[in-house]
Amino acid sequence: RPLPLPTRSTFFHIAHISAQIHTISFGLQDLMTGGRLVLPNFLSLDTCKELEFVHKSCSVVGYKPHVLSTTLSHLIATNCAELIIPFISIRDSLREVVEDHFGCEFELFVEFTGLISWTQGATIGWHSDSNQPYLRQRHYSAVCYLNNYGEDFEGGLFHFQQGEPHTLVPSVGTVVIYTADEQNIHCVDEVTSGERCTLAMWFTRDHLHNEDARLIKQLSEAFIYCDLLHLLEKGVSSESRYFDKKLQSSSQQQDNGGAMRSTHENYEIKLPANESYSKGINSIKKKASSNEWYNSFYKGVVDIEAVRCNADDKYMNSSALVNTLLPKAASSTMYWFVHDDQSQVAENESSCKNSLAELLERNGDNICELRLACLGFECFQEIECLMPTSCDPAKMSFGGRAEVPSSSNLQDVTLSFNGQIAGRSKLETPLMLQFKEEPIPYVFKSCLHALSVVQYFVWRKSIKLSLDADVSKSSSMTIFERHSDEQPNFQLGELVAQPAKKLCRSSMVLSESYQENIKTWRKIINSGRISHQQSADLAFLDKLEFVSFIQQWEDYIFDLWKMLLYSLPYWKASSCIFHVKS
Ligand SMILES: O=C(O)CCC(=O)C(=O)O
Ligand SMILES: [Fe+2]
Repeated sequence: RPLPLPTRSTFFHIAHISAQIHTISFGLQDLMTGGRLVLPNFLSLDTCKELEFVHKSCSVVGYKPHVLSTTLSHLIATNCAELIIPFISIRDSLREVVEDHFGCEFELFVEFTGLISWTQGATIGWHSDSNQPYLRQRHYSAVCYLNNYGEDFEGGLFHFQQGEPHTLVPSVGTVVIYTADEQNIHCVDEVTSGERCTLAMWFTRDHLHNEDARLIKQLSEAFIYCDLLHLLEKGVSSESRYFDKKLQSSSQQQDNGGAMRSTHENYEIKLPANESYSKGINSIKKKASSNEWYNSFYKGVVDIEAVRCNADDKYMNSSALVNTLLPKAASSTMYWFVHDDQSQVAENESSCKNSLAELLERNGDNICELRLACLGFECFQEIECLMPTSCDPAKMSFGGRAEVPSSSNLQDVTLSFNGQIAGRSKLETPLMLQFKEEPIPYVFKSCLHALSVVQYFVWRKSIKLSLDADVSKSSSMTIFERHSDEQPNFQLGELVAQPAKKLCRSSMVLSESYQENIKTWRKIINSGRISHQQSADLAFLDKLEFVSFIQQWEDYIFDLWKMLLYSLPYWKASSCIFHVKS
């Protein structure tokens, strides 16, 4: 899975082109005023789409109203550590550009990496990026634009207070780099519709604010039970059909035959456990060729996961892959997306008990469900799962029961209860999706799982359209074969013809005037030409084709996960996160 990794000479080339382009746009002779650098097409369209996929799958409510964010630390904390992989080459490249551009003889550290999106109403006045005591360590800023002004959102132009360029029109792939001090006071106009997505990074000379050190620590803790060699030693074997396909592709890739050594130019690493590690890799190769490795690897992880997870979780033991790699929810309040003119009031009130639930009923819903709804997907969950036992039943009210859709036994119930407790439950409860009144015959572990698959589908579909690539359709058969065993209904990760139990529509806030509300939300979080095209794509959604993307999503996540586990020892050894060539 090659990520674009421009060389130094490419950067100069890009800088040269960018100077030309911006001479046209701004009537400038020199782009470099005030140490600013604008690089159009720094990121490829596909890279931007991939980051957008990560953000739209995992974002939580940000640090201020109308803003959503996805930090690397959040990804690790929510069992999505593998999703930091798409960032790694970009971080390397950007750090290098910033070091080159500002002639840093010292090495810079990444202070922060995050995806940030601004929705309708978001704005920021004149400021410099180190203007608070707790931001003093920020020396350089880089903002990469992941989507387009005028297509994906309106408003949101970037201005420097003085000097040139005065105004930047965000366009997909462009990065702007500037010093974080008062030389570069800037602002962003209010976003008036749609969702403006960026990758924001800050760099520091202060090693105490090195984000890598914190992230590596967090990763090490997250993977404390996941030691590769330890798992290999366990050598658990099981039936292999599940991993046959992965195995073929991976045994081809793994033939790097030799010493474990980083090819990153700044780091010549000799791992402390170099010898035993390369022995381990050799044994991986051997085992891979006898179809054992992935099974043992997986079994190991799953066994440990099972111990770590609540033993009476009835959904735990169905599909190894699905259970191990699925997102886990952060605190439920981080998903409540409130949006109207009263959001400030909402913020103040949300500290009071119960008022949060009331506010949500008026103004918001969980961002995962909103995103699904805006793409035409509705969530259905078992009603018992939506009723937290710890919650006082007197505080819950159920009403507004509507007709049962004739094509299935999904039931339409309007739910209204304490947002906080129920919210968490909702985010961790298995669900089925319905698209245009058609139930999709698959049980997702949670809203976050469903959202990630749907966003993956949206991402890959748009690639397919733009490149006209032939995405294999055969995997829908594979997935049927894979789950052909006799399994009880409503098992996580299973394809089900008909759910055994009645499921309820779980959109609690939007049910009253569902379609009207969705229209408004679409304008807020998803508008413009691309999403129009996306809705058109989704309108042609064939549910079997969609199901085939579930397998592709698993393969994608699994590949990233392998890369993460492969890279982590290098990162630990060097205290630095960088792209490890395998
Ligand atoms: O998104 C942008 O264009 C800049 C955002 C910004 O100024 C900031 O987050 O400090
Ligand atoms: Fe800023």
